[in-house]
Amino acid sequence: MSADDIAGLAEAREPAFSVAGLCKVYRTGETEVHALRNVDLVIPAGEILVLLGPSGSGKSTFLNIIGGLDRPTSGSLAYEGQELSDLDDADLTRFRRANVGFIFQFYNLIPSLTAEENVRLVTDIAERPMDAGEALSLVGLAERRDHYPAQLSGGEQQRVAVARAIAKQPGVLLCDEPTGALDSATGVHVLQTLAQANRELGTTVVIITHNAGIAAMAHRVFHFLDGQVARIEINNHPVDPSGITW
Ligand SMILES: Nc1ncnc2c1ncn2[C@@H]1O[C@H](COP(=O)(O)OP(=O)(O)OP(=O)(O)O)[C@@H](O)[C@H]1O
Repeated sequence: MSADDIAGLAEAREPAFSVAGLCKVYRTGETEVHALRNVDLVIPAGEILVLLGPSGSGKSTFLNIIGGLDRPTSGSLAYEGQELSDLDDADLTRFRRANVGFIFQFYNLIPSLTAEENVRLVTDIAERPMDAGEALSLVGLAERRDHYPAQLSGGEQQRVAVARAIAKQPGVLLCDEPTGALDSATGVHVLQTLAQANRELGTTVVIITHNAGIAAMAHRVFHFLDGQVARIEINNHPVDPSGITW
């Protein structure tokens, strides 16, 4: 298949998210911060997207809004054609629970629960979860299921967090600096679990990072600047994370 064919296929994918005129203004007393200024973009389902940009350019604000953790000040935002800005808080929570897995820089595991129990926290309330053990196998941690977070390395803890996020089989995984606290070799292992979820489960994966090298694994790269998407790159040949270093 030629690069043009692959690019054509990518264009033909259904949108996971469609965003138009998205603005976010934070107001603190007299001060206003325009964190997002009229962002228009489409996130195609089934792709890996990387968001790059300087500190304060609006990446986390954007991720939190598409994940239903925060609301835009104005503009429209749809997930699989359903407008999210119309939803009340209870429906937004339902949207998030059913469709979104989050992974943050610091793994947010419960210290008093084992790896498997941490994953079960999600599978016990999800609509169509995979087995917690299966999720841990997918991230290569089946043998460590009975270990507590303190008995695991940083990279292993982050892989438990990935297992927890994918166990409910969400349509999208939203990852804010998932390798920010990890060295390169350990981070690559975490990125491989994200690429695997994309490949084997068809999950749309959005990754915020300060490591420009990670963009090589993405189908599309959004460059944020001053609350806007300044540039979009389409990558017809995403690499396996094993080929990335930083
Ligand atoms: N809760 C908040 N209240 C006020 N201002 C905020 C709030 N959250 C973010 N901001 C401001 O909005 C702007 C965008 O922040 P955001 O965290 O989205 O940027 P970012 O690109 O993710 O940055 P970083 O790479 O440092 O995480 C910044 O100027 C930030 O200070």
